[in-house]
Amino acid sequence: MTGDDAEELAVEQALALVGGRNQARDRADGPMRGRADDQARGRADDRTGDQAGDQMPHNQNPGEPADPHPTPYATPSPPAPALPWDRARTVAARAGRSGPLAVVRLPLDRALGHVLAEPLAALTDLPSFDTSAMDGWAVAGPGPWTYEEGVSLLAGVAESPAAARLPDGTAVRIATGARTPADTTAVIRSEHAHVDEARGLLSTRRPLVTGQDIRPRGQECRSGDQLVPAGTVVTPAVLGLAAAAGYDALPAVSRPRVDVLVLGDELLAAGLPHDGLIRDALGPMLGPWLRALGAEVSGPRRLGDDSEALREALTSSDADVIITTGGTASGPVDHVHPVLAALGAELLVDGVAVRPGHPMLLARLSPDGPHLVGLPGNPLAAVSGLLTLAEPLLAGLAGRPAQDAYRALVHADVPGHPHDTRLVPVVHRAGRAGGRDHVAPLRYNGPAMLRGIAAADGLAVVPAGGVRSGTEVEILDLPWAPATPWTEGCFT
Ligand SMILES: Nc1nc2c(c(=O)[nH]1)N[C@H]1C(S)=C(S)[C@@H](COP(=O)(O)OP(=O)(O)OC[C@H]3O[C@@H](n4cnc5c(N)ncnc54)[C@H](O)[C@@H]3O)O[C@H]1N2
Ligand code: MOO
Repeated sequence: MTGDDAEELAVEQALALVGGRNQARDRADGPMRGRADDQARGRADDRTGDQAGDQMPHNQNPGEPADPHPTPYATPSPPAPALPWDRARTVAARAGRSGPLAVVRLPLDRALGHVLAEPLAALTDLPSFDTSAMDGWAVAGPGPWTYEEGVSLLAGVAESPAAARLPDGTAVRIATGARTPADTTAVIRSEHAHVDEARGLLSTRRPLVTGQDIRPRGQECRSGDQLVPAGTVVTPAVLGLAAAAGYDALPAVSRPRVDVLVLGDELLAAGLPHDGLIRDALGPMLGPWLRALGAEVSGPRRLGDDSEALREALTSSDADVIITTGGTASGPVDHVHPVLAALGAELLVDGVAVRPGHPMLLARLSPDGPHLVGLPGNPLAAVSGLLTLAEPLLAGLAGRPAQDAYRALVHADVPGHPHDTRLVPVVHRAGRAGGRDHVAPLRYNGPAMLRGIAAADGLAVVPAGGVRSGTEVEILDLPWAPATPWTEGCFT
């Protein structure tokens, strides 16, 4: 175990202590959200690297983009408290929706995963003609029916005289998908038909219902009907529907372009950690994660702790969103705030009351310029920032709604931070033996750890003070498949 890990576990224990005390008191007094006793809170704050979070030298936190007098960096003012977690998500979502959507027409084979910029209106009736649903016989009027030997109506075969009309008392062989002749009463499936070849007569073994096994023109939609609304993500099924409805290309919202800038002189791009240097865990993680959120991602670019390189990268970027990692706090080489200040950026969110990840920030470099999401360097804190700020921002820019947190039962007591929201990696589990489906919190959820989140399929949003086993918490899903078999090793 590294020193960091030991420290994180100490943090967990301190948090658990606070939670435990709360629980003990709350069992007598009521809900777990109650104030932790001062002594416990003080100690937890020291150990959690809560680092007296409220005293962190934040710049001001001007609030929402809609604010008519946004406060630029340069204006001195007292530090503002960190934004509540759900409010930060709302601000980020609003920032993403603040401009017009960039719309492109994409051929079907390039549209997968994009968001529809307009409703998908049918360009044709579906089906576009009355169609046989079965292989068998098209018949007109009551039976038995005469038929012409050797004549068949096939799918996709251009009009034949036999398809034109079907006089009463006659039948014609027909294949699934073929156009039914005008005046067809019904289709008889081949297995329900009796053919008397000697007499040249067809009869049915089942009662005949008018219209049976005919798909009438327009059964699924009429030309112009809205098939799916704007904002729908183009899935393989939507591609199929669009093709069926006559589309060769789709009006789609351009994917937001994201530059990823990884800060930190201590980071290695390959090999084993050595001499105080560590592997960059965020560069390899963020690109695929952001792509899963619908972005087009370049990089990562590793800039070290070089304020001039950061400034140059920010001013030369033509991306819609720049994501930085590390350098958000107030250490000697934490350059994000000073560089944003020098550029006159507008801070939309400067610190969020969430653990891990509280130094995360959202800024706009200029009124028409890119947004910047500053993710803290601790890897799980970066994930927290990704889901709190980047996900709703990108959803807005891509024209889709931000992920809705939903509620699920949690299967264990989850200690809370004394006054901030906690995001805790969880895995969904099916209820066994009549039990209900629930989520189980995972261990190794310290700010510097990725072991828990790597086994998770969601993050539980744990309110200040924690929650007891059996209560409901909000869940944010991670954009990939359920947990792997070795998840068990991470359970608390
Ligand atoms: N005086 C205070 N110090 C700190 C506070 C605070 O409130 N007051 N908050 C702490 C918290 S919480 C966090 S989170 C970090 C955020 O710091 P930065 O965003 O400036 O990140 P760094 O200092 O650059 O790095 C923090 C930590 O993470 C490691 N790291 C950075 N990048 C990566 C990467 N790409 N892959 C893996 N690990 C990475 C880095 O080596 C550090 O260990 O600030 C605290 N300090
Ligand atoms: O706890 Mo920090 O907030 O690791 O991100």
